[in-house]
Amino acid sequence: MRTFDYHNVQLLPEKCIIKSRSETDVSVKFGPKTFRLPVIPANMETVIDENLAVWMAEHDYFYIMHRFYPEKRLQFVQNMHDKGLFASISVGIKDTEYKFIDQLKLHHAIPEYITIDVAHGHSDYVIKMIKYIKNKIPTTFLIVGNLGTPDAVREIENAGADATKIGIGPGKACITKYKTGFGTGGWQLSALKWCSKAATKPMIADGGIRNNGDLAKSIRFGATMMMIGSVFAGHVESPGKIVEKNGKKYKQYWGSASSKQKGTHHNVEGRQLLVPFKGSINDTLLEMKEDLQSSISYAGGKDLRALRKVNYVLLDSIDE
Ligand SMILES: NC(=O)C1=CN([C@@H]2O[C@H](COP(=O)(O)OP(=O)(O)OC[C@H]3O[C@@H](n4cnc5c(N)ncnc54)[C@H](OP(=O)(O)O)[C@@H]3O)[C@@H](O)[C@H]2O)C=CC1
Ligand SMILES: Nc1nc2c(ncn2[C@@H]2O[C@H](COP(=O)(O)O)[C@@H](O)[C@H]2O)c(=O)[nH]1
Repeated sequence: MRTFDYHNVQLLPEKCIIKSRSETDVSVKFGPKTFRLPVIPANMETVIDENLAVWMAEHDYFYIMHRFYPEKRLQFVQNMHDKGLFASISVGIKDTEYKFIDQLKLHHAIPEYITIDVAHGHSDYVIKMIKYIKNKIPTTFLIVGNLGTPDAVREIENAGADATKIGIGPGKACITKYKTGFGTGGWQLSALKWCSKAATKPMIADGGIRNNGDLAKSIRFGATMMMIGSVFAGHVESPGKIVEKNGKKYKQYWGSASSKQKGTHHNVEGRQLLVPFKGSINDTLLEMKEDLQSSISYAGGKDLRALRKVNYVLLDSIDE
């Protein structure tokens, strides 16, 4: 299979049919709601917290809260609902998580969205959790990841997932490919294309997005939404303090499977790094919107669907 990634694909323009980019619509329907942009801050401790989740929901952006303070999740769902906002949380697959699903049901705190978030989502134990959630709280829109093959997408969709999340190892804080030899790191975009052959439900492209143009490329190869970690980390609203180094400002960004997150040196597949401090996330979202509007214009359409059909070229070598 010829593989490629974000850096060696270029989309080809079609005739423009709009007078202004402001005419284009970058909104996306995902599950029960429609959102202003097809992007999601990664469900990582250095990317999203309760305050940012509230801000995102209030401004009609999608978010997925991380699962690293499991005891706070029930209260989080209740707080969001008390504010009239949607709740979107993550769960794992350990035995205690079944009790947590029972708790949600018992308290009538049914999140609009749940994401099963494990490194290797193509697993009997993930399928068991999908069936449990779908049986107990069937109205929740269930996202399942992470996957990297069409077989996985087919089996996880058939088990009951409403959407899948694609990407094993392409993330900036990821060391999975070095530690295990497995994954989609280095060919994430073509893995997405490959998975799209099996997908009948929405896919989230997760990991490896570095530039706003990568959003259009992800949609071209089958994604409905894009999950973004390092690019969304480092903002005023991002969790964590500003760190100064050699006169420059940064914030910390660490992998969810890093020793920092896990508190142990066992089964580490992530690292910790500093990302430049970037100002307000609102400005980044606005720039993403404008760039995506330009992408739609180049695609010769008026909304995100236009990006699905454009031609593309694969570059042999790139000058960067
Ligand atoms: N997108 C990606 O490429 C990756 C993402 N991550 C992120 O790191 C976080 C922690 O993930 P994860 O380690 O799955 O979480 P957990 O340890 O909470 O859950 C994984 C469960 O599956 C078992 N397991 C079996 N095989 C594997 C495997 N190959 N990798 C991991 N677990 C396995 C684990 O048991 P045991 O520990 O005893 O083996 C554990 O019970 C998540 O947020 C995840 O999204 C992590 C790595 C890659
Ligand atoms: N292999 C690992 N992947 C991880 C880890 N922590 C998070 N992630 C994945 O990365 C993306 C974000 O990628 P980015 O390129 O946008 O920064 C995130 O959504 C996870 O899927 C980890 O420790 N190891």
